[in-house]
Amino acid sequence: MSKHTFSISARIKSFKYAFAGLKILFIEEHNARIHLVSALIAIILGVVLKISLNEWIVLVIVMGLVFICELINTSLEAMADFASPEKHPQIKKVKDLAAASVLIGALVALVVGIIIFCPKIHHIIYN
Ligand SMILES: Nc1ncnc2c1ncn2[C@@H]1O[C@H](COP(=O)(O)OP(=O)(O)OP(=O)(O)O)[C@@H](O)[C@H]1O
Repeated sequence: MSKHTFSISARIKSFKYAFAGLKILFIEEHNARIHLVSALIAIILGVVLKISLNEWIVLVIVMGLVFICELINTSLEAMADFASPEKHPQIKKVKDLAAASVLIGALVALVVGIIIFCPKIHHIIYN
C-alpha cells in the first residue's frame, strides 16, 4: 500500500500494534506493573484528597512520563537482546542508560506525588 494513501484500516491496525506493545509491557515487565499499581494509588489519592485541576494535569503528565520511559526502555532492551545476546560493554551502556531514564521518570513522579499529596495528608492528620 502506498505510504501516501490514507486508510482507516491501516490506522486501526497501528492502534492494534500499539495496544500489543502495551500488553507486552504489562505482561513481561514487572517494574511496569509496579508503576501501574503506583499510578492507580495516585489516582485514588487524587480523588479522595480532591486535588485541583492543575494538580491532576501535572499528575497525569508525570504518570505518562513513567510509562513512556518504561516503553522505550523495554523496547531498547528487546532490541539489544536481539542484536547481541552475548555480553557486550556497549550493550551494557545502552541498557544502563535506558534503565536510568526509567529511574529519573519514576523519581520525578515520586517528587511530584510528595509535593501534591504530603501537605494534604499532613492537613488531614493535624487538623
Ligand atoms: N548483553 C549484555 N551485555 C552487557 N551487559 C548486559 C547485557 N544484558 C544485560 N546487561 C546488564 O544487566 C543489566 C540488566 O539487564 P536486563 O536485560 O536483565 O534488564 P532487566 O534486569 O530485565 O531490566 P528490567 O528489570 O528493567 O526489565 C543491564 O542494565 C546491563 O547492565
